[in-house]
Amino acid sequence: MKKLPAGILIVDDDLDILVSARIFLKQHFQQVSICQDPKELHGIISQGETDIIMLDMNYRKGTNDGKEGLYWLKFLQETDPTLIVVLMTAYGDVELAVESLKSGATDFILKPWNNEKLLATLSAAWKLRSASKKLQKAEQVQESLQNDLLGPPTPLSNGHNVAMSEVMNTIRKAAPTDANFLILGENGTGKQVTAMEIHRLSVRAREVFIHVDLGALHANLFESELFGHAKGAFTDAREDKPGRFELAEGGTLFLDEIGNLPLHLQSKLLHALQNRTISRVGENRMRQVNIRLICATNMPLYEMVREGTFREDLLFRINTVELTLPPLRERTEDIQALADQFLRQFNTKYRKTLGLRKDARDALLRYPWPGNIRELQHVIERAVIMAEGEEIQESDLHLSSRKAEVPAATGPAAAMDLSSMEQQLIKSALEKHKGNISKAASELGLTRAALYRRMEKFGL
Ligand SMILES: Nc1ncnc2c1ncn2[C@@H]1O[C@H](COP(=O)(O)OP(=O)(O)OP(=O)(O)O)[C@@H](O)[C@H]1O
Repeated sequence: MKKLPAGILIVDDDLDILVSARIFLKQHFQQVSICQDPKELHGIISQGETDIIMLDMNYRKGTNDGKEGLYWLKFLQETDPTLIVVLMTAYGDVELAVESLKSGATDFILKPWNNEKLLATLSAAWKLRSASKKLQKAEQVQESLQNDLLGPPTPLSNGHNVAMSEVMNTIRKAAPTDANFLILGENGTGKQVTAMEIHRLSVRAREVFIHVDLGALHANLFESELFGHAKGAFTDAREDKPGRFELAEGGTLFLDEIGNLPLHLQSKLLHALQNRTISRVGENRMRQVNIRLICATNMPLYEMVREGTFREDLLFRINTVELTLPPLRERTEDIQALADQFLRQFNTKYRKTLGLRKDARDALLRYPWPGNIRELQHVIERAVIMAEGEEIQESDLHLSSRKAEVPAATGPAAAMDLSSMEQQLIKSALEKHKGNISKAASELGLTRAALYRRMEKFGL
């Protein structure tokens, strides 16, 4: 029979017991060690090879109250709470057994034992130990993936722009509470980065941050993606699947582009938020959920409420704290700092040491940035790649060609008809790149999903 890959340590003052237990257990477990004096426990377990400890309850001659065993059990729990401890005693004292189980022992075995029973007890203990090891590993992997996903924190504000300072102030106050956040702002203004910052500053920071882009999902998939589905609920539902609500359990759920949620799912979402329960598609059972909700959109939700395309009661559920991120053209005082930050980032990425010449800096301030921070980031990245001298100059930014595509006015007047400007920009970029979505999206400083959404919106 294959030996189980467990490290067993037997602790007893009786050498005969130690030796006979070791001979038997060696046939079934990869590593079996013995210890006659529990004072040596610390040294042995610090070697990290022990999974399960069989611990005697009494060590001094004439004592049978089990106090020593309970003392060492407590010591082991404090030293390494993941260790599995099976207590043993020659006396069938039920009260002591109950007390030791309450104190954290996994099981209890009476001496003299029956070998089959001992093997069954230790095999069960090993199953428990390996499950908890796997869980520990999965938690470590999750934490590291989460850190990779969130990346290093992005400083949202450098304190120059008043509107952004107010946003930061609100975040600092409300992020540690469990209040729902609604983040409004044009594309590329940093809504996702802001949501991550709220998560980082919350009590859920060590839990998951789950992002659902409702703008990039096909409308048919919304419900099962959010709430999960039962096997057989629809043709492709080959197995039970939890939705993002369940995956975000204990953490933060970020619903991006909430304005795209169809009305019938708005009521299901409202129900979930009011009752803190969800049901998977094709299932009647209600499941409890514990999430912090952050929503974001660039759509005019209040207007949509007036038009009847967004539920007012849902809006008031999700906007406990509302943030409006200013467009970049209204935070010109931050453009230099952001550009310098991106320059450092892309100089490092492309192993360059480029500077930014004054004419280029001035051009950055004059440009209206319809694609906001994301567009600035793309412009600097492309300039770093393409620039030939030691400094990036105005012509490396190619802003005039972008501007030429912007119809009519720039500056504040542009904001008055942002929608037609956006439509025109998208059309031109698509024509220029002969319908190549990736290239057009890159030029516009949008993600492919964001471009698709806009094309759908404008019927392009
Ligand atoms: N304060 C900031 N500092 C540095 N980079 C930023 C900042 N805010 C946003 N960015 C960068 O700008 C880009 C767009 O940000 P983000 O995705 O958060 O915007 P968004 O408003 O969610 O966009 P969309 O509406 O298109 O989804 C990202 O690459 C992000 O890293």
